[in-house]
Amino acid sequence: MPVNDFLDHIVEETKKEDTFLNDTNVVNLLFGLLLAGYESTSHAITLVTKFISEHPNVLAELTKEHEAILENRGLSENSDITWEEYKSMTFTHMVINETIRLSNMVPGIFRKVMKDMQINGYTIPKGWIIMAALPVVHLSADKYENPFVFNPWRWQGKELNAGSKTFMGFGIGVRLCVGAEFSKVQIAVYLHHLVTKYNWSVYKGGEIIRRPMNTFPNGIHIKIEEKYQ
Ligand code: HEM
Repeated sequence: MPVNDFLDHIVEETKKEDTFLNDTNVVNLLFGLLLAGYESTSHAITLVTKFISEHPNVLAELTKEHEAILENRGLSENSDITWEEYKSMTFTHMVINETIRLSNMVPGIFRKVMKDMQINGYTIPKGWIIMAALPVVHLSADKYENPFVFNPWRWQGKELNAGSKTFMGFGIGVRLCVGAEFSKVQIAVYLHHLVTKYNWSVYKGGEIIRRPMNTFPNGIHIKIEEKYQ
């Protein structure tokens, strides 16, 4: 049987002697592929589309940033985006962070308590698993002015690529999301093509339900046409 995709590789791997891939690990890997690897980025792309459709000033600023990239390229407009161009997309990264902050697509992260801890008069015993509820931080008026407003400019001059005590959308510390940069590249490339090549508008859907991840019960429907036909 030819080995083509991820599942084929896993099946082949399970047949080997002394493989680490027992049934539990296979299920975990497939769960990771579908949820962490696919659902996350596709949800982020849907969310960012919704937010920028509702904020024409953000869309205008994004379009400015990406059209400047095309103008400065000096190559064919159709050549691929370079790593340097990707890294220069400061406003785009601000939009991505703001999307992750406001949507709280990952509502919590888990940690094991390594030693007894005292917090606000409570003892959290060693060995317990705790969940840090990220919206409590990301939507706190103490940490973010008008926290429920989608405002990418709030990220101006701030760290955009690492977790911090006030932003844990991709986690924090040694367990920081391994796919963070990968998903940001995908979102940035999507936005680049969306704003430079197409006129588009949302005409249906966009409502969000949390259970506990964000879902779009009615999808989000956009009308789209090429800008320069
Ligand atoms: C917008 C997209 C994404 C968001 C918001 C996101 C968010 C997160 C968060 C909050 C964590 C927990 C980190 C922690 O406990 O400190 C995490 C972990 C993880 N993510 Fe993502 N993620 C995204 C995309 C991806 C993608 C595309 C992949 C794979 C290609 C991925 C793979 C993982 C893995 C394997 C972990 C576990 C890391 C570990 O425990 O060491 N994620 N992610």
